[in-house]
Amino acid sequence: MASTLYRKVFDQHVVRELGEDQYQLFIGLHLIHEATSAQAFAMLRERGLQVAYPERNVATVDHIIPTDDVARPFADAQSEAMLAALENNTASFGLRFLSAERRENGIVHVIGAERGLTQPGLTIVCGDSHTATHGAFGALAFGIGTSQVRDVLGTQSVIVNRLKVRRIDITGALRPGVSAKDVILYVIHRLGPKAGVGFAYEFGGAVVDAMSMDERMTVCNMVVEGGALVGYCNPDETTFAYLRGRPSAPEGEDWDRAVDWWRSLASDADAPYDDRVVFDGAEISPMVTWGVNLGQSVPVDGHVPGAAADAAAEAALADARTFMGVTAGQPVEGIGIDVAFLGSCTNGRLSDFVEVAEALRRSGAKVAEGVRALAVPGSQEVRAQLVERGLDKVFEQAGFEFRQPGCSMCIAMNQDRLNDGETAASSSNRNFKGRQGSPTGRTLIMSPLSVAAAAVRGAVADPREVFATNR
Ligand SMILES: CC(C)[C@H](C(=O)O)[C@@H](O)C(=O)O
Ligand code: SF4
Repeated sequence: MASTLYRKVFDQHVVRELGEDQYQLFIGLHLIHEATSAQAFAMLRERGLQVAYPERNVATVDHIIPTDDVARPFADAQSEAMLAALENNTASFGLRFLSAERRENGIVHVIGAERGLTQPGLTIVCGDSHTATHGAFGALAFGIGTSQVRDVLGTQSVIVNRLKVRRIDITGALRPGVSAKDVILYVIHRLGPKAGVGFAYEFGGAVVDAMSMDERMTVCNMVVEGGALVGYCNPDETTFAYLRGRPSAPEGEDWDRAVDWWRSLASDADAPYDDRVVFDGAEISPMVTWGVNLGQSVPVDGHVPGAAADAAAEAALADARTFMGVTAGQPVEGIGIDVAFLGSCTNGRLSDFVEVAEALRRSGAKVAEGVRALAVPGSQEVRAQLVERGLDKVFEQAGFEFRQPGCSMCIAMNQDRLNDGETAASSSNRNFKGRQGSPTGRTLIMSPLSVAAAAVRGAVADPREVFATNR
């Protein structure tokens, strides 16, 4: 019977049916970071349990790690304690820990792929909502809560409901200067930030087929901002080419067998979907959020909205405008910024920085006076490759601080934070009130190229004009 990748991978991992559409699902790979694991390890200890499948658990440090001085102990005592707890937990339970000392660390959703840990057909979980990122490879990947982290540590399985599947086709081709980030911002804008509740989003169509793995990860990363727990793309030649030769990828005959199996997992052409939507790639412009959720976005040449469908929606818009200090009808282009942040698990990958570095180098543009600009690579690997290409210098000469890897100002659990009342142009994924460290800080979410354009102008700007893009 024709089926979706979601259904095929799900069914292959069911350990037990528990009734009421609940299933115990075996987990192929559990990723761990310091922000959501300490309590789970404590609960495991309380029950006197061991980790059931240590080799299927991999940890890193990302949320709290400083991006300037990483010497231990950290200046911030709480951060130091959180990392020490993770070191202790991984050592005493015998788990692999990708440490900063060995320069193996990075944002959990960046390192999984670059090490080849993330593979098609795997069930992947992490105590982190952006685990959906790994779905770009045709894995069934989703975020879990801390008590589920405990369950996975103790049993390598977790109890879940089956999701419905919404197929989202992006047809045709993107226009020059429009990126994967703009695609997912557009999808969330069109469907709304809650439309994905109860769904897995399957992405396809010519635009997605033509995307690199980095771009597919950007798209899948943000499904959670559209309400969906899972996002994925079907594995194809792009997926296999990316994985081949990565440290944890299969080799030799195992590789050939794996590719055959991965191919078989892709959704069948006549697979049944619970819902389908089609968007024309040519309709998508560079997008900018102007408000306090990810649905509150407009094309860069658009205006802050004034009217809404009903009184409640109208009130929500008014509240967002007040918080953001903007007025109805104001063009988003020209909204002033104080900080430019390049990085995060959405857009902290090599291709994101290379694209921006090339635009900066070609144009010779510099960060505007008074703007604090941070370039924070998603991992040590991304950073090393940028340094090897000499692109760290390009960022520095343009006026960016080129930092050590981590989540950084995406969430401000380290020292990288907005000051009160500051506005950031950010390549990250969340813009709720206070997200970047100050309760009165404001976040404008956009693509890396748009962040660079804003850094250069000191205000929201169209990257196609600032960098005369003809990609
Ligand atoms: C800290 C963690 C639980 C959180 C998440 O689940 O996503 C964080 O990564 C975020 O982006 O808000
Ligand atoms: S980069 Fe941001 S969104 Fe991604 S895991 Fe870190 S805090 Fe969460």
